[in-house]
Amino acid sequence: MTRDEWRRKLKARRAAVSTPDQQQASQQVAARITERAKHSAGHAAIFLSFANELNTRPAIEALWQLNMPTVVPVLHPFSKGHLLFLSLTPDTPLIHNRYGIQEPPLRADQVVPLHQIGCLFMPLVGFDQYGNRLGMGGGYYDRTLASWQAGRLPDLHPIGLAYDEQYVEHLPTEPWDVAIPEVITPTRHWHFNNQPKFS
Ligand SMILES: Nc1nc2c(c(=O)[nH]1)N(C=O)[C@@H](CNc1ccc(C(=O)N[C@@H](CCC(=O)O)C(=O)O)cc1)CN2
Ligand SMILES: Nc1ncnc2c1ncn2[C@@H]1O[C@H](COP(=O)(O)OP(=O)(O)OP(=O)(O)O)[C@@H](O)[C@H]1O
Repeated sequence: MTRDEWRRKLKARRAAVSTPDQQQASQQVAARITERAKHSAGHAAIFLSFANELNTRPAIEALWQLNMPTVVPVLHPFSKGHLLFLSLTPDTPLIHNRYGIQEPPLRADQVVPLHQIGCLFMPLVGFDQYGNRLGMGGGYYDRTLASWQAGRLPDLHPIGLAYDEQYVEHLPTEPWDVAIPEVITPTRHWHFNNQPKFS
């Protein structure tokens, strides 16, 4: 199957999760996220869910309860395909971006640079046994992870968030894909041995 065929198949699988299962999954993942975030310094980067993504609201509220500084992605206003990360507090207003995803309005004083982020919790459509990640197809997180992969963000910990149903044994990859070291699902915390090594 091609990447587009996998994307379609896995989106359909995600859309088929029942409402009670969605609610249970978002609570289970929230507990795993806070547990993981406690062990990393820096801001926790997460995302505001849309469509049939695993609901990150319970996790965001749990991070706030623990007073952990939290940021979410905002589409870069002119650097196409790139993300900025902006602070999110209970008082942050939200607008919809061009994909209909909620984001804070752009404000320079709210931007948090990647070197201040510890855990980077990322959306995904699918992941495999090597930590390969299939996203929505915009390449946004691949671009974000390029400097991490090059060794320039040693304190960043990329972690995918997904339903268990988004696992497949083997996904086709492209040269720009960045495999991720961890994925959290409602029932598991996966660790993959794919970290680039630098001497
Ligand atoms: N919640 C969330 N925020 C996120 C991402 C994400 O995957 N999830 N992104 C991760 O990169 C970035 C946005 N990336 C996106 C890339 C493509 C499409 C997209 O193609 N949308 C289609 C409709 C989607 C569908 O049919 O399911 C469209 O606009 O027509 C959406 C978001 C940044 N923020
Ligand atoms: N580091 C990069 N530099 C330049 N272009 C890139 C980079 N990473 C990805 N791209 C481009 O982005 C496009 C989409 O990539 P891909 O299909 O892997 O997205 P994705 O990982 O599914 O999406 P996302 O990361 O937004 O969730 C590709 O056409 C690719 O050329």
